[in-house]
Amino acid sequence: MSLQLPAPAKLNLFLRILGRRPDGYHELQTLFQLLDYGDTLDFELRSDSGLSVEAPGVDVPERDNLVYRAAQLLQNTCGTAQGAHIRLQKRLPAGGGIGGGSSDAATTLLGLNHLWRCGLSVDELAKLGRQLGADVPVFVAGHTALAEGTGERLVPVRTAPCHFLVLAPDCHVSTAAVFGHPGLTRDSAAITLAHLRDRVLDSDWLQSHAGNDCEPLVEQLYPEIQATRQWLQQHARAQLTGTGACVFAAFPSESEAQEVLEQRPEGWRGFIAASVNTSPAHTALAKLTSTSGK
Ligand SMILES: C[C@@](CO)(OP(=O)(O)O)[C@H](O)COP(=O)(O)OP(=O)(O)OC[C@H]1O[C@@H](n2ccc(N)nc2=O)[C@H](O)[C@@H]1O
Ligand SMILES: Nc1ncnc2c1ncn2[C@@H]1O[C@H](COP(=O)(O)OP(=O)(O)O)[C@@H](O)[C@H]1O
Repeated sequence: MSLQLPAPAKLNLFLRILGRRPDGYHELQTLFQLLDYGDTLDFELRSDSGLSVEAPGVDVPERDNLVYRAAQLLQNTCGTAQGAHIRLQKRLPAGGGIGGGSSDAATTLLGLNHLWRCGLSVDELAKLGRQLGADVPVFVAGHTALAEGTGERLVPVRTAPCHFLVLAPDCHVSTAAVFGHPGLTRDSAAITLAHLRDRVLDSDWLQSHAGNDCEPLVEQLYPEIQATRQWLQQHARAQLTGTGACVFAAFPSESEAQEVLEQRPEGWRGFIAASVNTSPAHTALAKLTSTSGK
């Protein structure tokens, strides 16, 4: 039996850092915008209980790959004797602040829960996902969402449709290094989010809440990120996502985003993605379960 599922990217449309907790983690408020662009995972049941991950282009040992770690965590939690071979087609730049590794882990939890018939709920899978990374729960939950805490308290929202141009400077930002830096701003005031549950956030709301507390520090540490954002800023309001390295801007249509992408300096990597409110991984799984009559 086999299964193919997408692992979408996310953008942080805003990111506020409220303070540092005694365990060293930071209290955040953010808006995770899911995209229709990402990696692809192929799952195949093995005849034994082994796990194997084929991930060309991913620069980590097999057992450190978040796909492998997610599969192992689910296998141990469910106590299943089934194994799997997983092929990861990587499109998302690693360490880009677009959640590639976290999304791969979330899609692995969702895919293997289905294939192995573990029967865990989305909430149970999201809790497991937290052990793998702060950004995993939102991808498991599968909805564009406001988030508080370290990303685990989610308030699902909808955003008006738009297209994002994402540029990926050729550098890798360590999330741990940014959060450990003494120069990081950590004192933003909290805003009230709970009343926004299931609301549509229009472009005025998004404009007035835009901003990323990591941006000044990251741009100081990585001048190439600042140069990329300043270039994009000539065309539309441009911002850092997560702890970087990617920067993005929103456009009303795909053709406007495409026009700017085509003007980028030679050698710069980038892509265009549409905003989505439901994760393409969930859409694909829902289709599977409806066609298999379950
Ligand atoms: C801040 C965000 C916003 O999306 O940045 P990006 O990773 O997307 O750039 C994420 O929540 C990151 O999530 P993720 O990349 O999964 O982080 P983790 O692996 O859990 O944590 C990496 C390290 O960053 C620090 N960390 C992370 C999240 C947080 N709220 N406070 C922290 O201090 C911790 O030192 C931790 O050891
Ligand atoms: N499947 C994977 N894809 C990408 N990176 C992975 C994966 N598994 C483990 N990693 C490690 O996680 C780090 C962060 O990856 P990623 O999630 O892409 O970044 P970010 O959190 O900035 O969006 C990578 O630099 C890499 O060392």
